[in-house]
Amino acid sequence: MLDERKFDVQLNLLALRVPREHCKLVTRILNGYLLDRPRVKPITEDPTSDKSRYMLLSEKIQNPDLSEIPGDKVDELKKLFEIQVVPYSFTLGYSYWSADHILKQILPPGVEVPSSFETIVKYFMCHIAHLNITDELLQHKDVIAKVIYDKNYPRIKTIVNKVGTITNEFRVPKFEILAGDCNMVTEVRQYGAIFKLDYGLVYWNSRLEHEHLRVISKFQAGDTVCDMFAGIGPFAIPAAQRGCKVYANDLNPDSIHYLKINAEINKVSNLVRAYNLDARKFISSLMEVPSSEGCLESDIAMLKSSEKGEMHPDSEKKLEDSCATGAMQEVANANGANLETNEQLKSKEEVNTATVKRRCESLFEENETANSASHGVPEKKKRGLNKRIRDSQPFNAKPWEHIDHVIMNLPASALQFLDAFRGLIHKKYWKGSLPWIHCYCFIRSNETEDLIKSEAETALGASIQDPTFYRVRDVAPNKAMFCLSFKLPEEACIAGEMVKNALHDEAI
Ligand SMILES: C[S@@+](CC[C@H](N)C(=O)[O-])C[C@H]1O[C@@H](n2cnc3c(N)ncnc32)[C@H](O)[C@@H]1O
Repeated sequence: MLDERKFDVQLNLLALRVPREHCKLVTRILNGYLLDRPRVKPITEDPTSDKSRYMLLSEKIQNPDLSEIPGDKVDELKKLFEIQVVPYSFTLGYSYWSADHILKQILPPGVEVPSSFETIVKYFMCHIAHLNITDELLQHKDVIAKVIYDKNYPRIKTIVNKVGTITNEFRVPKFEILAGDCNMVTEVRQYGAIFKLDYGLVYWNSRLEHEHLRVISKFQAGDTVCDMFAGIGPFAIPAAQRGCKVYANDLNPDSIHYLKINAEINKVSNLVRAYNLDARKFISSLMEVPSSEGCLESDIAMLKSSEKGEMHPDSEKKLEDSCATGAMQEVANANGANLETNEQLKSKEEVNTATVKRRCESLFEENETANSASHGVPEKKKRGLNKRIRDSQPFNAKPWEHIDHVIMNLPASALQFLDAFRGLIHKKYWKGSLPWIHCYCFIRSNETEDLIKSEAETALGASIQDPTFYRVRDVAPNKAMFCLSFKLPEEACIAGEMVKNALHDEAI
């Protein structure tokens, strides 16, 4: 229990009684000699007369004869009015002091005060502050939470603390609620998109905002993007907002539930297909070539799985959409996205991420401008095109024919999932160049990029040309998260049947 009176500090000051009309001038004359405390005004009501005010003198002025103030200033005052000095006392209480000031007094000397916390900024409803309380502070967790809650309410309505390390496959931390509301459903805003989520049920990390943006800035309107570990959609939704066709998958049914809500909220449902499967099964089903033209066998396979509870119910509607032909061809051709080299991809990223620094909120519009310019598509025309794609067209679902980008953000094990690409692509049906893979991983200080590359190559069963490693963030003193990007090597993915055909062709 926190005794708030413990923080009371009584200030015994002197005040000048000043006629109201002279207050402004006296403020100027006594510059440096008036009370200077944050959030406390040095002018207050005179309880004896409404014709004058009290001007509170600095704590360093203790003599009622004002001998601590230079004589010329006092003379100036005397010319204006008859000087009257009165004692003035008041208390700075718990509500006055900052969380940092209070916690420094409560916590044992020498411990680090947890003044910074990851804030989940709620857009409309509650706000959540996520604390990571260290072992040495655990015994003080309740008082820490109370102070942070008191000092940030109503901006923050729930204070949670992460308990233990994350062990579950959905990468969702366990939280204990330390103060405030138990409701963990919240909304966050990233680069103009809104994401609804239950912080207790799905993965979310506000620190990845820049990374989501960096990767998405490589995409063009009309690109087909496949997100194997999509979470609630921080890659998928903004990619769709750029006009990409997105296949988004996550094993956590709650993530997919919110991903669909987020596609709705951000008005991109027509460009996002959501799947609730294991990533390997997802990518292999997606790339299955249909037995008959016009209908997607993989969707049928997934629909069958959904009957076994593996897929979210509203996929049926998506299946109908998938059988309708969309008019995306034109957009894809206009972008010429299949011809990029790693260098080109990198320079596009630099152009686009620089834009973020200027104005994050309107990021996408600005990036569209940069991309339009680089591809010779007039900006207005391109925006109109994106809007049309977003607003109306279901996309032509033929992922076995072409995918531009695959995102694999499960750093602890995504590299191992690369084996899913072995023999995946049926070259007979594939159009254009092979997809870019953006695969996340951790690299420890005793590991090298070459080691990671060879791990990826072993999983793929092929060698990777010109990989790029982007350092996303440090997650521990000796461990950093990286994004490994590369073009899927051809020998990793040609389906056996195609290799046979190719050999046959050669023989002829
Ligand atoms: C690190 S989170 C990334 C989420 C999101 N892409 C982001 O950037 O915030 C990894 C996600 O992979 C999902 N996941 C874990 N194992 C999976 C698997 N075998 N197949 C598909 N998704 C999986 C988790 O549920 C989690 O949402």
